[in-house]
Amino acid sequence: MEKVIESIKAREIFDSRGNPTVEVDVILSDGTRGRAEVPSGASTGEKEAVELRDGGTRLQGKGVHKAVMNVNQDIAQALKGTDPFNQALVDQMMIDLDGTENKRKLGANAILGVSMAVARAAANSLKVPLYRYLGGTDLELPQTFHNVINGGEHADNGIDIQEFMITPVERDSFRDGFEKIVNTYHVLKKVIEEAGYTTGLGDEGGFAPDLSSSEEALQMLHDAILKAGYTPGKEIAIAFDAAASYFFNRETKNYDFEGKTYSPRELGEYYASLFEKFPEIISIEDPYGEEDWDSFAEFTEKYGQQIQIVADDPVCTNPKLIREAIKKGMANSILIKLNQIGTVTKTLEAIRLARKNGYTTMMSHRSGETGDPFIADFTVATNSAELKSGAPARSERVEKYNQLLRIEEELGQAGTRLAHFPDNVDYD
Ligand SMILES: O=C(O)[C@@H](CO)OP(=O)(O)O
Ligand SMILES: [Mg+2]
Repeated sequence: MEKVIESIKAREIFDSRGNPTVEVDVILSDGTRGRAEVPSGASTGEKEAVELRDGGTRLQGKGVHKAVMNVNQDIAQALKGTDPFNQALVDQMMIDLDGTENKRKLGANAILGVSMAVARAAANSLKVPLYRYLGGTDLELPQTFHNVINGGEHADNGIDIQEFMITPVERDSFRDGFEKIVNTYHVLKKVIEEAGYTTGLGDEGGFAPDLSSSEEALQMLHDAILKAGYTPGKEIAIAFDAAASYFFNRETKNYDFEGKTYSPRELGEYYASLFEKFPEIISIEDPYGEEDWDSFAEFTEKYGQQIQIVADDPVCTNPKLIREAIKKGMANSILIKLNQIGTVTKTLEAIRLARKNGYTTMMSHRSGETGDPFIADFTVATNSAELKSGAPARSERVEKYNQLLRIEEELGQAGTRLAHFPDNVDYD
């Protein structure tokens, strides 16, 4: 008998910041259930699909009852009887039902919850792991980027750069790389304590010491890598997400950064001085504000050969914007967040588009997360090669890494090659 979507039920649950978010259960006609939980960002791009919150705003803390109702009524009704294995059709039906450019009617949180839960129900029904269902063959474990010092909008401290990450460069296996990260994280705690700072955590599980500058944060990472017994750049490298929209001055078009004002060019020179001082920096995300595409492109032209430059806020996982960014020669890597665009299918399209044009892709969690490890499977399924999911602490972050450990066990040796800058991907 043909399996179809039998019923869909959403409810309001809470995320890692204690804010309401959407959870969806999809039940198929064979009785199989698929459940998904939707994450939520703080440093959201202006062009992200709309996260529907009661009262019509994106304000944190506001309920998602309306989004839940949209799932339980309109979406559930429309999708009843639909083939759960036709993800593209399911997603397109919801896009049509919503009818707006940015999913503001039904809510991207409502639509994404259903989209992910349908994929999971389909995988469960076939009794295959989600990463197998969504992916192909020749799967590999990603290189992971771990935000271990939090600043910007994710912490109440004096650092304007949002995320300072460490990433394994050389590893025998995913587990080996992750263990190196965990060791470094514990040593970093001591380094911060010894310098006389507190070791409270920011939103993504990284430490949030009240340092005086971003450079001090980088120095601490450098010291921690060494003290943990690794060579910076060889075994553990550094990456950061400047999330520069946070310190972009929309009136002057300059950047008000840690007590000084920088023109776009001066900011580029500042970043370059960091690359010189810390050659183990291999990736920088959102060096400029989301409206400042020219500076982004100029920066890519200058430094794109030597470093990975990731675009997040300017493109919001939106294939249309990614296409424009590629035309403009902006960045050489795209950050991928399911809830920025709102369906599994559109996210796959964004990944394909980026990769076809020689851009790397980095899958990403949100600062407001849930225990759902969907992105771990999704990263492997799409051979996305890179994943950032926060510190190796706080279970809503670690759940993703633990899932990768399980996947590695299943894939065995085949999946352990370091997948950074993949050369074996044959998309489209
Ligand atoms: O800017 C980012 O890349 C993300 C995730 O780290 O933060 P947020 O979810 O707050 O947008
Ligand atoms: Mg970002």
